[in-house]
Amino acid sequence: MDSATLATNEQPTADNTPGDVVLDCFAEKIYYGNFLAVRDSHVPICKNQITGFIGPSGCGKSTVLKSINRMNDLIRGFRFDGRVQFHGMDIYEKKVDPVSVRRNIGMVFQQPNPFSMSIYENVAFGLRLNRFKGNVGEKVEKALRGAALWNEVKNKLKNNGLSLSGGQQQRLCIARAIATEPQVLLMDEPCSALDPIATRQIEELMVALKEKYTVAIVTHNMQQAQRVADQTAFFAVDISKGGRTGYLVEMAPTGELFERPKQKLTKEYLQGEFS
Ligand SMILES: Nc1ncnc2c1ncn2[C@@H]1O[C@H](COP(=O)(O)OP(=O)(O)OP(=O)(O)O)[C@@H](O)[C@H]1O
Repeated sequence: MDSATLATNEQPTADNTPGDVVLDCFAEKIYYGNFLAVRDSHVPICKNQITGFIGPSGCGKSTVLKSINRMNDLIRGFRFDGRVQFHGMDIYEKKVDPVSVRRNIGMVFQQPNPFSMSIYENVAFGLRLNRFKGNVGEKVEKALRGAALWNEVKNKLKNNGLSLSGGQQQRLCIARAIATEPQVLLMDEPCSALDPIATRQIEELMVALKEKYTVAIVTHNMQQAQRVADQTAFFAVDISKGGRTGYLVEMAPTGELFERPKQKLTKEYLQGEFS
C-alpha cells in the first residue's frame, strides 16, 4: 500500500480472519482539550456487518465513531491516543492522508445535510472532488439506486436536493456517501430527525447496504439496534474520578448482548434503570 494512500477495493490483509475485522479501533484515550471524553475502548468492526453503538448520552458513541475516519481531526483540541487498524495500517500514522481515510470510510450525519445544489450534483460531488474521469451519470444513477432513491427522483434530477423530504434527503446523503464507493459507511444517528416511515426505509436500506459495505451506526434507539445491528457495542460514562469519561462496557453479537449481557451495567441499562 502506498504510504499516504489507502487504496480502494483492496481486501483486508492481516485482519481477514474468520471474524473478518475490517477496522479495528483501539481508543485508549480520546481528549477534547484537557477533557478525557473516552478511555479504554476496543471496537472491532466486521466486514459486511452492521455494528451498532448504544449507550447513554455523553458516553462517547459519536466521538468513537468519528475517530474511526478521522472526522474529529477537524475539531480544535481533539487528541486520539490509540490506533485504528485498517488494511494493516494505523490510520493515525503521520504518513496517512486523512482525506484518503475519509474517502474509504464515508460518513452520514444525524441531520440530513444535502448541499444546496441539484440532486444530481449532490451525488456527483464526491466524484468531481476525486476528479473521477469515467461516466458520472452512470455512477450517479448507481448510487441513487443503491440508496433506494432512484425511482423517486429519476425525473427530477435537476431539482434542488433541499426540495426533497427529510427521509429522501437522508437517502440522498447516503447516495452521496456511496457514490465514491467507500468500503465502510459510518452513520451517526441517521434516523433521529426522521419520522417512523422514513426511519423504517433507512433501516431497510442499511440492511441492504451491508451486502456491499461495512456499516457502523450510532443509535439512541435500542429497538433500532436490535432490528439492524449484527454486533452491538454498549458504552457507559465513568464518573468515579469526578470526570465524565465514556468507555466500552461490552460488545457482542446483538442477540447475545440484549438477551444475555455479561456485564451488570449492560443489564441495568437495557432494563431501563438508567438512561
Ligand atoms: N467538540 C467537542 N468539544 C468538547 N467536548 C466535546 C465535543 N464533542 C463532544 N464532546 C464531549 O465528549 C463527550 C462525549 O460526547 P459524544 O457526543 O461523543 O457522546 P454521545 O454518546 O455520542 O452522546 P449523545 O448520545 O448525547 O449524542 C461528552 O461529554 C461531550 O460533551
